[in-house]
Amino acid sequence: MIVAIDGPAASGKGTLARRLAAHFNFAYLDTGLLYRAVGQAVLDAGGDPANADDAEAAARAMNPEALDDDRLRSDAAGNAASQVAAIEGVRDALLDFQRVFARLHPHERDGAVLDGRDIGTVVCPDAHVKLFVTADVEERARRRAAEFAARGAAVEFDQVLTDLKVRDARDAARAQAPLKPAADAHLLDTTDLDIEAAFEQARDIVDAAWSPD
Ligand SMILES: Nc1ncnc2c1ncn2[C@@H]1O[C@H](COP(=O)(O)OP(=O)(O)O)[C@@H](O)[C@H]1O
Ligand SMILES: Nc1ccn([C@@H]2O[C@H](COP(=O)(O)OP(=O)(O)O)[C@@H](O)[C@H]2O)c(=O)n1
Repeated sequence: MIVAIDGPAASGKGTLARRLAAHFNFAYLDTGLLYRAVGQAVLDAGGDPANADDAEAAARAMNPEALDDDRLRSDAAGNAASQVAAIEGVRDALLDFQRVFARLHPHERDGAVLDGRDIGTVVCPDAHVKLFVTADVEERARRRAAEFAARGAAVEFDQVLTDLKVRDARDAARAQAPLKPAADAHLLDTTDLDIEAAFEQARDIVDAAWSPD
């Protein structure tokens, strides 16, 4: 059983994915962390995330241990991620890792849930369930600003809002695996849903398609 969850920044993908993974005994992969790790590696090397050679070299060298870096949740890493994510060679270098995870999840799990931008369209087009999670951009900025504040990071709402709009536009406009709902995705607008209400709707969608491997 593979569940794909896509959507723009701070829509609630990861929160839903982790709750669904716990409820259905799925393995979970936050694919955004892969792109954040590549972007951060380029920055650490003094490179340019928009430079294909710098980004592809970092993607090929990416290893799972790099995903534990606390810096990856920063806005800077998110911005660098969305720049390297527009480069075809980066996406190609990360594709196998995501597909192997989806298909070869640990045998004691009943499936896998992956969240990102192109899981239902490119990485796992045959996923059993596809969710496209969104919310009004102001609500998403409020959530992301609250998230940063809870971590003690000083942020201005207006800056968070601007950063989200820039990243959303870049993710949706790029030629490679643009952010868009798969034709067979269930659309879940969480603007007016709290975490529990959003989870219940997502859980019911997965329940209706449940087929343990
Ligand atoms: N339905 C919701 N209502 C309010 N806050 C939410 C909701 N879903 C997630 N959040 C909060 O918003 C922030 C971003 O959620 P997250 O799941 O990380 O989004 P994404 O993975 O889409 O970037 C987190 O602090 C999370 O707790
Ligand atoms: N499957 C994915 C996941 C992330 N990404 C890129 O990586 C960036 C960071 O992804 P993320 O999921 O960590 O971002 P948030 O939604 O958590 O803010 C996104 O803005 C995309 O540009 C992607 O292109 N494809």
